[in-house]
Amino acid sequence: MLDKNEIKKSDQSGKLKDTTVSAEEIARFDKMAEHWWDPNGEYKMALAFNEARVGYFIDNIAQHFGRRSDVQDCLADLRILDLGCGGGLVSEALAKRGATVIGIDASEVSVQVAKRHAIKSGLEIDYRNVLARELIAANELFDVVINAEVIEHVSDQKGLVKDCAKLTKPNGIVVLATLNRTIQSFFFGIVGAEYIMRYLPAGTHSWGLFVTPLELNSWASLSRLQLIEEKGMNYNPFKKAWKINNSLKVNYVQIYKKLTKSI
Ligand SMILES: C[S@@+](CC[C@H](N)C(=O)[O-])C[C@H]1O[C@@H](n2cnc3c(N)ncnc32)[C@H](O)[C@@H]1O
Repeated sequence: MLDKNEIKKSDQSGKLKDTTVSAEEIARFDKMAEHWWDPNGEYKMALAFNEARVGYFIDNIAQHFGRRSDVQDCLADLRILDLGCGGGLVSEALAKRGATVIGIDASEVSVQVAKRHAIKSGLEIDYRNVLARELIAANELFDVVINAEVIEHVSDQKGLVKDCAKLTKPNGIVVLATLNRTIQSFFFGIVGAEYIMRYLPAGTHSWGLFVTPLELNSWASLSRLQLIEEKGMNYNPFKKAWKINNSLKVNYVQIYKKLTKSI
């Protein structure tokens, strides 16, 4: 289990042992963690959002490994890392389709919530309160690494992308989902979602930490990741549903193939 004081101390001294983790952000996620699965709680929008994005993740993962996503167990035998798993929204959806899922998160409370919920769902998921560096040190490798809505919460974003690549087997895939740094993401992603519609707790996002698709792609390329495809997501408030689309202006997902072993 992670030592919170260690994170805090190294954060304050500016000599982060792991620059991908911010003590302030993790404290906020710890505080909100009990709401991950609450359909009427602070993260209620995340549940609808999750439905649309995991469908897209599963289609792409299945296709990449030559499987049909309309087959229930299409992810069987694939070892998937959900890096920054939160309450396990993505992890559970993948486990239901047969994947062997390891979910890691810097927020200890989120990991506890995720573990409890997996038991309720009757799913076996290996949740751990560790950082990516521990898996790298243990030479762990995955067929798929998913990093969903985490990059916009860390300061060393390039370092996090590099960690994702290091943890992926050659020819495996990395799924990166985040928010673009545009005028639209400021108005829809922050002002609208957090302060007007209250879809997310106020203060969830800092616009300055949003990442453009080009930036993400340049960091990924440095880690020998090749872009396979990218899509955006938008919300229809009348249908109360999220949809995958071609606009990368607010939320978007990039899917990469790991080219070689050495980075
Ligand atoms: C917005 S939540 C996304 C949760 C989940 N991926 C999802 O989409 O439902 C961001 C999560 O990333 C975690 N996190 C932030 N920095 C991290 C790091 N360096 N390593 C592991 N987890 C991290 C937070 O604790 C939080 O649970």
